[in-house]
Amino acid sequence: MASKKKKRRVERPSIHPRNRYSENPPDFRLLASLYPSFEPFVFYSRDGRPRIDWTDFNATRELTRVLLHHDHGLKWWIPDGQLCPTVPNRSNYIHWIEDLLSSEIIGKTNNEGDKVRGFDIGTGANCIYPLLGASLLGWSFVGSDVTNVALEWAEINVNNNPHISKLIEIRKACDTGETVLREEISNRESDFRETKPGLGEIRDEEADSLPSNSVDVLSNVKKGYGGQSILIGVVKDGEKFDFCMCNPPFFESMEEAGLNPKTSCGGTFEEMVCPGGEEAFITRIIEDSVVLKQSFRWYTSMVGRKLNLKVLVAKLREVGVTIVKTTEFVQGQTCRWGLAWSFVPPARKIIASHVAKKNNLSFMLEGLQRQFNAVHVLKFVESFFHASGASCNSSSSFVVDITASNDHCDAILKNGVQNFDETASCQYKREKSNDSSGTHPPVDEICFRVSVFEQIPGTLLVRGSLQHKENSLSGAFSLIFQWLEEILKKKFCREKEPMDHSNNRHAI
Ligand SMILES: C[S@@+](CC[C@H](N)C(=O)[O-])C[C@H]1O[C@@H](n2cnc3c(N)ncnc32)[C@H](O)[C@@H]1O
Repeated sequence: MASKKKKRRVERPSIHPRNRYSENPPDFRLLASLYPSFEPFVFYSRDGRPRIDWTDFNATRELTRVLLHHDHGLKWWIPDGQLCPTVPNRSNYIHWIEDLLSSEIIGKTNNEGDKVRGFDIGTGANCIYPLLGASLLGWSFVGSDVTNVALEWAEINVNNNPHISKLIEIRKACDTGETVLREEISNRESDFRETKPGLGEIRDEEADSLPSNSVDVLSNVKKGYGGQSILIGVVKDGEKFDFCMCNPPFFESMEEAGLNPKTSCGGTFEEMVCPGGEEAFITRIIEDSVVLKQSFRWYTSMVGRKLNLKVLVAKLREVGVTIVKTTEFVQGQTCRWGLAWSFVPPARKIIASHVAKKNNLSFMLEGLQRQFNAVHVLKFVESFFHASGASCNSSSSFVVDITASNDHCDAILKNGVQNFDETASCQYKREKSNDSSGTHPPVDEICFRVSVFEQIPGTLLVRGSLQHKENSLSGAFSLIFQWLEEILKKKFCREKEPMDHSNNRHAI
């Protein structure tokens, strides 16, 4: 039992299943036999396994070169000392974006059919994301950067691959962003004040079109990030993208960046460091997104510190995004997180039709914190729904029956937003019901039962059953239940043990 518990605590997310290296990691022996230039970097440990010295920049660069050639048909190189990407790690981010784009949780915005267009903020000399995204998935990209060496080498890497070169544009991020951003926000503020003499007169939809914290955004512009433009000033008027992505300069100083003793992936000052570190850099992306809104379907960034992830999620909640998603990337011994947000409204109809058919749902609460049991969980369920105005009837110590109106469903989902930071908002669509039998509750109410049972010590089974499925609000049931799962897990279960990577932080 004890060993089972231990296993659960150190459970880690795995490499993305579509990553070509998820089942077959790079075979150094094979690569050494095929590429004489790689062969000198491969040595064999006592158990006969082929290895490379990860602290040798030339070895890691040659590995990246042969992997991009062998597995992706790409010609690639970077000058000494530039940040050298590891191909399996970078592929995970591409596949996560692929998942976001195919998710139907938000609507579509791009008018160009199925063509996907992305923006890689800080593409680097290695230009790795556009090269991978274009060769794996046929996506087109704008890759931006600020340093001459990055811009020059990104261009070389693109031009050396004529089969995809038309898909990738390299663009300089010039130094105008702060001015433009400040002007843009001031204009929006003064427009707002001129046309809306009093806040009380704003209709909801009008208020929606403004950054909900435009004043805060303005006052924060001068703090933190003092670098060059990121999106505003670089994205052209009228341009639309399906997503942006970014592996930001993580650190505030080269000392903080340190050198990971276990790897040598290079990285110059400009690649690794920016004023305010990654928090300031990503905050600027958030501020830009508040202005650019639906010019991008998804805004995303890699985050190097879990603490920063929490801070950034909180910022996103303040600026009124439609949705926030996070993920954890497997990066060998190093943890990285993905953060995504959007201003595109939820695809209500699709969600409703997805979920309406599920009337019985269940999930396990594993790793229950020791002080809690089924009664605590059920009491919490009752108070959670009660707080949203729904009526709750607890007929036994294992079961609570909930009746919720349309307004209650709205409030429940809203409360969910405050309790859970993965998906910050989902809505459902009320569908027309043909039910006229009179034996069911009014069409604008749903009734469902939540029961909680102990399976084995430390593990509870939570079941939800919709009492009358033919109902205009039945689509909300699945959503509510998904939220409940996340909230209960967050409140009652032990967190997966965070790995300590403080001495292993390198922007690879
Ligand atoms: C950590 S590196 C990432 C390089 C590459 N994308 C990768 O994943 O290996 C960060 C990059 O951001 C660039 N950068 C810094 N400030 C920028 C800005 N305002 N706009 C665009 N790129 C910027 C740096 O020059 C550097 O190339």
